[in-house]
Amino acid sequence: MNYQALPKIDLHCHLDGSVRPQTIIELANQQDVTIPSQDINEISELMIAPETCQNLEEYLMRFELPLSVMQTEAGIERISFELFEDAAKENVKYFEVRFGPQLHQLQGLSFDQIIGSAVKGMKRAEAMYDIKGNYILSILRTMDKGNINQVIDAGAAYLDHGVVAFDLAGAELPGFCHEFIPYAKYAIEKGYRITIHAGEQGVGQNVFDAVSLLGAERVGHGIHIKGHQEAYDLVKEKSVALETCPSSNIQTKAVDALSNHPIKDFYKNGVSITINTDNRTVSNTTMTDEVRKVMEEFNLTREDYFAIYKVSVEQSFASDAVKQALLKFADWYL
Ligand SMILES: O=c1[nH]cnc2c1ncn2[C@H]1C[C@H](O)[C@@H](CO)O1
Ligand SMILES: [Zn+2]
Repeated sequence: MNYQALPKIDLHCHLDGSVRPQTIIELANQQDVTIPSQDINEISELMIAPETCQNLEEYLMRFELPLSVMQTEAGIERISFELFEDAAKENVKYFEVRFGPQLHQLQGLSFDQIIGSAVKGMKRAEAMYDIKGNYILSILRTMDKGNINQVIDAGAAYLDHGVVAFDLAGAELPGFCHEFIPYAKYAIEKGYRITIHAGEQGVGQNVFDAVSLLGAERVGHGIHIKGHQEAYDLVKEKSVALETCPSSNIQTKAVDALSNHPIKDFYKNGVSITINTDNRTVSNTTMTDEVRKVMEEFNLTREDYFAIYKVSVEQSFASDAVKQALLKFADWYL
């Protein structure tokens, strides 16, 4: 099968985990930021998380270098444009990208400048390529909570103009959802859709909480509903989509091997699953690679692929018009 040619949808990809290594070098030189090397291979090596990662925390250490050149409007705009360009070139037709505005304030940018720059880069790519997109704003669970509502307020000006949803990301502790109830509520009141990283590091209860306490319509990863019956049943009953990211899950040791990933069992048992990249550079992957890996490992057919594609369309935070256009791609191919 020509995986590159298949129309694809990526609903879970982090901007700061998906920066071209060459761009890091060029932006660092333009911005006078000191980086450990000018050699593309060495920079790539520092950005890609190794298979020997022990856990999510070690994986998350790979974001420091890209974030160092994502503190200016021009830097954020360029990186956003390039990510959408890369995705368009591999036939991603709809792309939801997320990032944490709180991580881009080191040189004094306002949340409006940060979010506006990301949206601007996306719009530039949308005008040049056959791709549509939206941004999801991720709040870092481990950071100070004092400015969360400011992020929500700044992003609200872009709702329906490039921003669609609220997310919680970063290291996952058991029971984290309880602390974020007022913020999720505030985001919903403002008009945001909700997706939450949960059940990535062994805690199925977090998925149950993300849905029941925070109003999550989708869950980032969610693989540990396996072994937590209540979370499993709730996800199924409410058709909450799991944004699975197979390569990332192996690197963070959420699963020990692709063959043990529960994605196929979920799919066969009627849980809504989607296939996504998480971090194109840190996980050294593309949508083409993720789709290929899952289809080959689990012997999925073309019909299976498009069934999953249609779940991604339905569960996306795109407008109805964009969803209709995305469904047409599936009709052409089937
Ligand atoms: O897979 C992930 N789980 C939890 N947090 C993550 C993952 N990938 C990236 N992040 C964090 C690190 C980034 O700096 C942040 C915003 O994109 O989100
Ligand atoms: Zn993620």
